[in-house]
Amino acid sequence: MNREKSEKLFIEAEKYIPGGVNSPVRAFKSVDMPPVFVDHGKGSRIYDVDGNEYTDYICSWGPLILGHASPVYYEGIQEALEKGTTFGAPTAIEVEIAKLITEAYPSMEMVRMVSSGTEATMSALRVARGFTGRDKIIKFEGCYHGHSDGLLVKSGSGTLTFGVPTSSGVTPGTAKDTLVATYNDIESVKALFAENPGEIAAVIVEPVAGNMGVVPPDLDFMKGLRKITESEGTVLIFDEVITGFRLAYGGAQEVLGIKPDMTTLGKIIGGGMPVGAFGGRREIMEMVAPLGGVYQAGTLSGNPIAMKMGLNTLTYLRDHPEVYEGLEEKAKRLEAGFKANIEKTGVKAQMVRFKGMTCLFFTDQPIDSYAAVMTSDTRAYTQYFKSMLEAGNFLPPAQFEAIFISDAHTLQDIEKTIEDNYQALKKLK
Ligand SMILES: Cc1ncc(COP(=O)(O)O)c(C=O)c1O
Ligand SMILES: N[C@H](C=O)CCC(=O)O
Repeated sequence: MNREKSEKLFIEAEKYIPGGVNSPVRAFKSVDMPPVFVDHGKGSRIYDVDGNEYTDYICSWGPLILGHASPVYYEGIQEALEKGTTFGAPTAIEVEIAKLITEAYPSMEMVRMVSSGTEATMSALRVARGFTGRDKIIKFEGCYHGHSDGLLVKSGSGTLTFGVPTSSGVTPGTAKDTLVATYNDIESVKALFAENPGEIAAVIVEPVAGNMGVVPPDLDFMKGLRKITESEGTVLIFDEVITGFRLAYGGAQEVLGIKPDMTTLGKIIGGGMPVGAFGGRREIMEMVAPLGGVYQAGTLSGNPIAMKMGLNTLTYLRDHPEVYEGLEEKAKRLEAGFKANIEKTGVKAQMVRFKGMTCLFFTDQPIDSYAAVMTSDTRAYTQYFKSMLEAGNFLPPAQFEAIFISDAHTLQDIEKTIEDNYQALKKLK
């Protein structure tokens, strides 16, 4: 494929923007090539500035559950724009979306809207600390919860890809309050509680890890987290920024049957606009200003245009449960096809799937932990990624990210990708 215009744009972008991108995962640095500059998208496809067409398996890193430019997102947007884009005062649609989210997530008795997943997790932790009067938190190695200081410790996503799991610029004073446990290992959590008695405000976890590739949770581990946090008076936070409204309408907590004290959401709830949310038990959320002493604010929080696009998306998902059946069916087909190809070609790889979330790892270690994920052959991923891109598949440009499928992907899209996967794996041999 000719990507001359993308290449030229990248050279120009690098002059003005660090690394030429506004979020590190967008740079194709880890796959050793300049990034593709996108012109537009429609349905399951994106089109780059050189006119190349790709089936998109990034879907903006999760938000676009209905695909690109779905008319569902835009319903009533023209009228909303004509009314005005922001007021810094409450609007009716904020009440509507709050009601809908609290109905979908019974654990969220109250919810506050913010503008990103990062804000949601950062704010949830502050509330948990205010509620418990404790300082320390536990997170899991390889889980990513956005880029607030205290959460950029042994983190996932781009921080793993670029080898900076603990970011520079995070002070030792901040990092010392972030204790790091091992995903799917309840003993590592118990040990931290034992070493820090009465000091842990919150445990924050991706209920299905999606930022070190996809690592499905062990149900006993998740139940163990619920049990220990309950007995220790610690706030259990499910970071459902990826999984919320994706695994099921009620997110991972519905699928796993576990009720956290607090939940963070993002991505899908904005219908493609910058939106996040945090919420939880009423007594915890009543700590938030102006009711309580935990300050949290935002000039553009609850922005009416973003709320409208989010509400359009969530209402559609509520009224069309078949979307989730379709996502799982396509993910299952992708899993079966990739697995057959791995067997046929003998490449050291494996396909992992949890509901509609999937990831192809270049390792034969069973994927149940961060340690297993880290045995992946990232050089093989790079070669694979390039072959897939040339064949018209837009995959995450890093091994440690999930593949996202949308309602707009067809089974034909999936079949073509399976055939391309076969050819790409064959070339690795
Ligand atoms: C689980 C999880 N939490 C939080 C975030 C942060 O969200 P945002 O990028 O919108 O700040 C992300 C993704 O970036 C995420 O995957
Ligand atoms: N893996 C990240 C979130 O889920 C990717 C988004 C980003 O950092 O730009």
